[in-house]
Amino acid sequence: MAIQKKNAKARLDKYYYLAKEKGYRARAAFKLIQLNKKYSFLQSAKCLIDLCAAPGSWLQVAAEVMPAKSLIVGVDLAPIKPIPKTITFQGDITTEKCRSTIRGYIKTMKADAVIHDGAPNVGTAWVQDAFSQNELVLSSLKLATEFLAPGGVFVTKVFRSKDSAKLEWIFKQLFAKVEQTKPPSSRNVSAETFYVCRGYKAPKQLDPRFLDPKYAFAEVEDAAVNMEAKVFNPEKKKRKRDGYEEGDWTQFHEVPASDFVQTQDPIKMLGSLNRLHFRQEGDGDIALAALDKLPETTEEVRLCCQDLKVLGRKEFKLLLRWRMKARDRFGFRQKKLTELTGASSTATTAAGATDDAVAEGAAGEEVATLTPMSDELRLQEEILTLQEGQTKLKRKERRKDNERKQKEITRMQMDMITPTDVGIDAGGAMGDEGTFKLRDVDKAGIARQITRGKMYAESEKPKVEEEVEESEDEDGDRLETELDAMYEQYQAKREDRDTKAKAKRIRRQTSGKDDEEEFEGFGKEGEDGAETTDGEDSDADLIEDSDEDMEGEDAPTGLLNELRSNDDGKNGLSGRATSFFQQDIFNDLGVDEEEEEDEADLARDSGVDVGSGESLSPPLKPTTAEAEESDGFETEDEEAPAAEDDDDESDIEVVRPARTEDDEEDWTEGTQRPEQVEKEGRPNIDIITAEAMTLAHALATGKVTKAQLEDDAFNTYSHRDTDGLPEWFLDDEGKHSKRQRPVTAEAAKAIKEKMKALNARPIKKVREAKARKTFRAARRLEKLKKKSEGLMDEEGGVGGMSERDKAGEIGKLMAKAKKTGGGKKKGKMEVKVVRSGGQNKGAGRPRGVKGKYKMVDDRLKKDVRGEKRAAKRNKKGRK
Ligand SMILES: C[S@@+](CC[C@H](N)C(=O)[O-])C[C@H]1O[C@@H](n2cnc3c(N)ncnc32)[C@H](O)[C@@H]1O
Repeated sequence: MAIQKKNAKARLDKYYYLAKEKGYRARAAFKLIQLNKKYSFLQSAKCLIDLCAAPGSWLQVAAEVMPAKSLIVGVDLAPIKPIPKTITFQGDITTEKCRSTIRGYIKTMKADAVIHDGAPNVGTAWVQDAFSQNELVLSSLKLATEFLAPGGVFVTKVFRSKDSAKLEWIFKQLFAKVEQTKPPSSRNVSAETFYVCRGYKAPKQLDPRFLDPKYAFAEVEDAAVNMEAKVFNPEKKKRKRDGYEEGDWTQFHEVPASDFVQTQDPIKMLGSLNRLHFRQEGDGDIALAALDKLPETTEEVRLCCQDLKVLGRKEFKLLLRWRMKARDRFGFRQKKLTELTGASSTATTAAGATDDAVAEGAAGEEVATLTPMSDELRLQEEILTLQEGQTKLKRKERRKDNERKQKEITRMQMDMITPTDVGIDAGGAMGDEGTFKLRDVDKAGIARQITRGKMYAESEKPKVEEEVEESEDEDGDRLETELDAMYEQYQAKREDRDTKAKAKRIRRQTSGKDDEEEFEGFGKEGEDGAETTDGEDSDADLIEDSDEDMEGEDAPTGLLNELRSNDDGKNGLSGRATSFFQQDIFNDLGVDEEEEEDEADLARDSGVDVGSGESLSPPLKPTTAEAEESDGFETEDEEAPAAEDDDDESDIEVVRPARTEDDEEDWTEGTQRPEQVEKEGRPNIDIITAEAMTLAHALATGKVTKAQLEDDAFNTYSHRDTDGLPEWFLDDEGKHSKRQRPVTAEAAKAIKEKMKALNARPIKKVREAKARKTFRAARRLEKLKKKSEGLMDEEGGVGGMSERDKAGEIGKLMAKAKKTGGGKKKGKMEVKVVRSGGQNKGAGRPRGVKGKYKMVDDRLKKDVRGEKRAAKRNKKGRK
């Protein structure tokens, strides 16, 4: 039971939650959404039949995506709650009644799509389930053949089994294009797969046995193997799942090469044999000897004949050409040609065929029997193939382009390309003709954004790509956007319910901001290390300067100019080296705080206003407050100073690489964040996870050093390429793709002890209650003290209190205080005893009685009293 519950929970994945959020009745909705995203069959459909539609999530999707006023009919064994814009009814798709009901609804119309997601409600044995499922598929196909329009689409779920190949064969006879797919929302553990069959051939007549499970599954078994496909796509090897033929133990087949030359079906031979040999057995073989001596029988041909199973397309062609030449030599082709004069015109080449093998077909010799297909359908099929090829090509190009750009941006961000490379001597993508041609950047007016170092280029570029993508793959994008929006809504709702999720989001946003600040690729920084917020001024200056310096078209502007000026070199360094040392990482080095202070003092002494930014050598880093005050300077990450303090004063250094989800989790579960832990100037680190404790142990015992820890922090997960990935995906992935940190037995034990101690502590509520109690007791004592002091001070004498009376009074007060000492004890609820009978006869509360009451009858009362009296008497008698 427990296991079942656990599994049930594991099944509630993101699609389940998304379906809930979006209001779909089942997570299956996403299967149809994803199938439609890939094959786009719903957008243009005017009439759709959903077989096995309950509870109706596919119907919901169809109603959303299909054009308004489309006809959507859904049927299932189970009742389906009404769905707007759809017609639903209860029925068994294997029955005639269901067929006629559908006919009644769609009248003379033809359906553009028939979709089927049926699963038999059995759940006995897997084999039986799969068989029933296949039967159901055949039933749905039967309905599809009746209701589908020519060129229509049939989508069905099939459980992978030994019969699924047979089903596929049947689909291929009826549809121009058949594809098997498994949408991402279909669980990997499930054997279900989907067939999308497009271009319904609409044959005029169909043998009913074709769709009869009894015949269909048996007949296809012996279907001819497509040797042509086997020969021309030799790399597609299929496993032999049906077992081997009786007696064929070695599975090795060879024939004399002369047989191959003489055969009418060379392709079949090449597909089924292992070797063609030139061995002369017995009295010898004249044909084989002649063939062996032919000049066309080259070493290469012999080598190919050795092992047909390892040959590729090229080698098969070579053998076929060799065979043709040999046949020419032996006069076979001449003979055939004369025999078949006139007949060749009927066997005109199979449309569009270019291969040599088919060219042979033109000679009337070996024509592969193809399923007859109307011109229109063939055209349709060709268009489909062409369209698909084109889309694939475009997608590939786009992906390559994006990857290249992304790499360049990443390299820029990581300062792997120095500004010099970009601006002056870089060629290719960065050069004059490249994506990052600086002159264009300046013309486009975004130079100042780039010089500010915010890497706006990253968001600008994809925008252009997005536009292109939008027009090409609008539906896909829309779906992605919708999913993202849905996920955001879901997150927002979750945050409302769960404050932890909210805190996580805020932290992520903050860290996102940090990241942005961290990647200051080309930041034009103020000389004191703070970033210039008022970038306009500086940029404007840059552009103006360049205008003055350079004239004419070729004059580099803005960014170019600045980079060149950087190139001049300082402190005797080359331009390249200067650029390199201008990176943020070197900002902290070289000048320590003392030096800074000295220099500031020097500046002050010399009468220069340090704060105005005109100092000789201003401090490299202003304090946060200073940075905030100084006009025109943006504050660095406010957390930074706290983190630095940590570095200085604690042994346990908090390493802060680019934060990953992993780290976020660690912060929540393990150590506290550095900015929260300052207590009396010292880090107040509470280690509560075994991982953190292991790390702390290792650091304390010197097993690892800070530097190693830093190195370690940059791992596979720290710089993952997450651009363009939807947030829900990242969230989901973040839960699992994290680094497994080692845990030692001692650390685990230490944490266990710590937790034990923590658990032993009373909870806050109890502690508070105890404190309140003590406080009240103290107050009472104070009162008592005051009263007794008053009594003691009272004058004795006539009419006054004697010392004895005073002592008595104080004693009474003490007793009273003692009585009330335990707090206000709730007086025992009084239970009223009511005599039954009389006006209190019958059930219900007796009149005039409030609160708890007990009904007693006279007899019982007397009996109880009698018992008590008897007990008393007995007691006395014993004494
Ligand atoms: C996986 S559910 C379909 C889910 C549906 N596509 C959706 O999106 O909500 C499978 C359905 O097949 C139905 N089914 C099984 N055998 C059937 C039959 N012979 N005729 C009609 N429906 C059948 C079951 O009642 C079940 O509701």
